[in-house]
Amino acid sequence: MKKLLITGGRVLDPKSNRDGIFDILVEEGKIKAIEENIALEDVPRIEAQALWVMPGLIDMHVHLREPGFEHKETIKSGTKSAAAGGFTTIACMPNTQPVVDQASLVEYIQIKAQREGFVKVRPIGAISKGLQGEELAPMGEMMDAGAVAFSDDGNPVVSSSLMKKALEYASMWKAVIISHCEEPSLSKGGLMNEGEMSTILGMQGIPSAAEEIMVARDIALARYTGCRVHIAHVSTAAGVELIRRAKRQGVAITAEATPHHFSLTDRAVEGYDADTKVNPPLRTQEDVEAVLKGLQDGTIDVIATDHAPHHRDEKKQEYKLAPFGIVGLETALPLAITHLIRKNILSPLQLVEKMSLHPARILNLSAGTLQVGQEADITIIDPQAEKKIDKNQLYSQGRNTPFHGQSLYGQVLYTIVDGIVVKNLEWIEKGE
Ligand SMILES: NC(=O)N[C@@H](CC(=O)O)C(=O)O
Ligand SMILES: [Zn+2]
Repeated sequence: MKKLLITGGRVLDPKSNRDGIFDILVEEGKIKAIEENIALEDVPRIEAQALWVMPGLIDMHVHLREPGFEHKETIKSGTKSAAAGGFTTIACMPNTQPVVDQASLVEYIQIKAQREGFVKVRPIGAISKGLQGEELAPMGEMMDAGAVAFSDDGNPVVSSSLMKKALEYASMWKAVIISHCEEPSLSKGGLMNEGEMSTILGMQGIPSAAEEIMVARDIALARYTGCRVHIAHVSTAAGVELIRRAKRQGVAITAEATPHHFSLTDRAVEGYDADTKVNPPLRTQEDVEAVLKGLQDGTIDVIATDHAPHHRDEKKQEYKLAPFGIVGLETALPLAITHLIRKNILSPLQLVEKMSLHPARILNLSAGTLQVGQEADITIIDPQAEKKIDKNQLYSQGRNTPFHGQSLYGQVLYTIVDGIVVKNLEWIEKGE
């Protein structure tokens, strides 16, 4: 009987509204007890005084790149990066080669992840065959094979009629559609946010209206069908405001924001560093403030990384040619602690809601909480520890982070999946 005792940590569990000092006993991969004092000798122990003990973080927007783009990331390297970042479950997007648009590929990813993965992987199936936006992919059979949601992420679903059908089908399995909101006739050819900065830098812009229009359309479709839609990586003040209003009116809509969209503006593009090139693009100060407000007032339910690794040779190209994307798994928690907790935008319990409980709810996963009987997926962090981000020391194969050299607060010390410590202090000591 494998046991693990976590003592004296600040246990944060929004589902049971628990925020206090407790001991947690793990046995056989499950949480066996949460009590003020568990006296047990001869049990492996983690002393968690001054640390936060949270339900394992869940990232519902990750690009693992396998199959097809293993030079960017593999299931192995991506899940190792996730473990390093405190994530115990990640949902991966289907824009691989081949596209995950049928049951066999959903199965393939899960088998590969079970064999080589450090954390749990839940595949997201494509909405349309080959992400072509023309014909619906077989959602039912992908659901049966283990898909947890559907998305054409990377591409918008341009046809409103296809999107309406997708919402109706997905709702038959109570699955959510995750929408990449971008009106392509406006965004096409754009490299960064359209505005003062793009004019100064002489680069073609992506107007915020490209996002706003698609968010508005998806709200209309969710309202009309009564089906659930989740807005990926909302980045604009207008997008946040539309979601806020729709929620007030009872539309079944949820939304996520990425750490880069709540912590950087388009000023970061000034040096033409392609690691700042991302879709949707980094926006203005006003947009960042709106995203922060949206996180604070509950308009934005989830923090998701949109971890989008690319090979360094691809990102080394000039801004115009480099692909869109930022790696996020290992910087998400420090960015959240630094920009949200230390600035009192969110309470610790609200942070855990957005990084664990809410993504679990949206994807219908029985995770995201620390309660007796629950699978022991646990993340332990030191919220005070300060660390400099070094892109050359990431576990991800991707090096494309605009946060290189930044000193951030909050360090993940242990990541525990089904009671097994998959990341521990040795990683840190070895500098592995
Ligand atoms: N976010 C990005 O800039 N890129 C993502 C696709 C996406 O999430 O839209 C990718 O797959 O590289
Ligand atoms: Zn996207």
